[in-house]
Amino acid sequence: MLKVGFVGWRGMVGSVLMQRMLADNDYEGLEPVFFSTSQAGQPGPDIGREVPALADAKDINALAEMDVIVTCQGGDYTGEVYQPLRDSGWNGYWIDAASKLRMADDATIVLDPVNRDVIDAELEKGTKTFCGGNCTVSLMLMGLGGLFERDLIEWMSAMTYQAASGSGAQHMRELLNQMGALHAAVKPQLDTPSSAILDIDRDVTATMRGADFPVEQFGYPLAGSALPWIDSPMESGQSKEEWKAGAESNKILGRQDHPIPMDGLCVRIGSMRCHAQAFTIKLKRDIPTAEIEQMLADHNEWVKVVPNDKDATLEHLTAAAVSGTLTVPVGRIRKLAMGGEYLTAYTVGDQLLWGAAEPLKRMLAIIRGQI
Ligand SMILES: NC(=O)C1=CN([C@@H]2O[C@H](COP(=O)(O)OP(=O)(O)OC[C@H]3O[C@@H](n4cnc5c(N)ncnc54)[C@H](OP(=O)(O)O)[C@@H]3O)[C@@H](O)[C@H]2O)C=CC1
Ligand SMILES: N[C@@H](CC(=O)OP(=O)(O)O)C(=O)O
Repeated sequence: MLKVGFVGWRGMVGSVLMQRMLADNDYEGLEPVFFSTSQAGQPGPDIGREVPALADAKDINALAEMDVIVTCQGGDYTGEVYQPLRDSGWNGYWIDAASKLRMADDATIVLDPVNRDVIDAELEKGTKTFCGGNCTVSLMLMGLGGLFERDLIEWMSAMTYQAASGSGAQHMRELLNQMGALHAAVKPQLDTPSSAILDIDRDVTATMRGADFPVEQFGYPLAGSALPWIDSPMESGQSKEEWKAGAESNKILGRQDHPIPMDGLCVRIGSMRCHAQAFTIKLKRDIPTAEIEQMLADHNEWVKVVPNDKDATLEHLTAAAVSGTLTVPVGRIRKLAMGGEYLTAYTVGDQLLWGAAEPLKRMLAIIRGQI
């Protein structure tokens, strides 16, 4: 039976992976071993059957007994353990949520509804290292896969609206604490219908700027605001999150030798776990909008085209509508005033599902020959 080691399963991304695997009965037919960097020896998680006590996630010998390792522990862990494990002679499959190895020559970025051909070719070649892509990149490709598949995009720009979850669990808590602090600051005025909105606004702004406002995680107020920088700065002036759009997307699509220019601005907003993106797309030719909608809708079973009307958009194309689901709606599809080759569209998706856990879950299933 295939021995599969899970590292990082206690974390936010790992917990979503566990939930999805349980929901689809994925533990059936494999021998799971759960690892921890901090709780070795303690009981393993409840997956409906007996599992051994937690193994030490830094123990190279224990890791080397696995046929497959799935890790959601983060880039630091990958940096510490991956190379010594390979150097020990281990030749198993490494499936990783972190960005650390994504751009390495011997690693493939997985998003099988978009690049199953690339994954299959790499498996055939003997590639053993597979990484999930950046969440905005994966969600963008899931939404626009129908256009990429037909090589219809000359260049593209994405302006993102990214959720707090992309920064981690503590950031989600802080966002809610910030929201609570703002509400608490003006609750008496809100309870008094005759109070003046500009007085409320002044007090909200003062609270946001106050020394007591909880900003330990983000460093700045997010509730009632937006933060137009995600991840570290690059020489180019891009943030690293912005750089990933072009670098990772072209690698996923297997076209690093003839890349599609993709760039934009990445912004953190007060959403919990759904990233949204607005696209400006330069098409290679003028294609009727209805045909574009059909291509997008036909690409994969999770993308859903939302008609460009107000009610459908506000009902289906929001974080409130898709959070916790695998659906990737894409809408606001229309030609821009610049001409028939200029298209705009908007998508939103759960960044912990297709943005993180789902591609890893499916890569394990591909290795097992299940999909
Ligand atoms: N957040 C995101 O949106 C995305 C994250 N990723 C990647 O996944 C990695 C992990 O991210 P994320 O899941 O957010 O990280 P978390 O901080 O939620 O979890 C990481 C690890 O922290 C340890 N931990 C310590 N205290 C606790 C606790 N109270 N509850 C749960 N775990 C605890 C666990 O390891 P142990 O059992 O060893 O102590 C856990 O596996 C990231 O570093 C990134 O590389 C990838 C895509 C998206
Ligand atoms: N950087 C993403 C989340 C993430 O973990 O990205 P990556 O897997 O590329 O490091 C965000 O903040 O929304």
